[in-house]
Amino acid sequence: MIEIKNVSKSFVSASGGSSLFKKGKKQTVQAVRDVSLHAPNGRITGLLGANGAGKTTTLRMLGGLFEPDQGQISVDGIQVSQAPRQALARMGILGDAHGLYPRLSARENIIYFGRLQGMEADAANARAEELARLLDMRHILDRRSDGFSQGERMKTALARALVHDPANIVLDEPTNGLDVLATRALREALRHLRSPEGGGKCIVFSTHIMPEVEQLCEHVVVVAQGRSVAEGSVPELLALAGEKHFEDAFVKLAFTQQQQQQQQEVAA
Ligand SMILES: Nc1ncnc2c1ncn2[C@@H]1O[C@H](COP(=O)(O)OP(=O)(O)OP(=O)(O)O)[C@@H](O)[C@H]1O
Repeated sequence: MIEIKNVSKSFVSASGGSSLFKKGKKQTVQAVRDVSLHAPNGRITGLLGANGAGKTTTLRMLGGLFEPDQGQISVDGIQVSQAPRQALARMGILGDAHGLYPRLSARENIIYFGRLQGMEADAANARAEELARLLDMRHILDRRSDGFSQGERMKTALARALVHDPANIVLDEPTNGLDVLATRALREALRHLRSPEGGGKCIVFSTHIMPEVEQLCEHVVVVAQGRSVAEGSVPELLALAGEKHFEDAFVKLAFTQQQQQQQQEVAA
């Protein structure tokens, strides 16, 4: 189970200078203002937001890459800020950069991660075989990963993230760049992992793709400008927005709030 409570995060970055050789002033970017999410086991929870809404930053905080300025994140009751290693051991994370070792085969990439997670080599190898069946990647298991297609890289990175059979699975825009068949295969794999036969995993994934959310998620958290602005099942969000089509509901829920917020900031 993953619990994110009222997290915020800002970054300080240099703005562009007026000329190539002049340094710009520092600028504060408020990437996440107030995001909350409750993701129980046996459910696929979607974090849905437009570009720059704060999805990746939220998931990076969940993965312990940096601490939130405010708010708390726990995984199976373990606070990520207090015990990051224990929390990380309970998660399989597929980030936006897949970062495979190009000289290693898919199998070796998966086993290497298993060893890092404290698995015996034989157990990690058996798990690589099992995941290769689940993700339909047996034909690439013993190929070196340089030269892999986008879909093959994604599958290998996902298998690597799942090697230690984590109870919680976190995916940042997992279908980016995948074709229709690879997307379907991923969807099927996630449904299986969420089901009692697949272990009743807690799955959280971020996306900006509406059909993906409609087909896969029992619960959706809509994020706009760094805030979680609405949540519920797809039918609940449709009812909340008073719309028939999910895209219209999303635009209404995400951008009406955004306009109101901008008006308030101008007035303040
Ligand atoms: N390290 C950083 N330094 C400065 N600004 C950052 C940093 N990381 C994220 N941001 C800014 O924070 C905001 C949210 O970014 P984030 O990547 O979390 O959004 P996102 O919802 O994942 O977007 P996308 O769908 O485009 O990937 C953006 O304006 C981004 O430019």
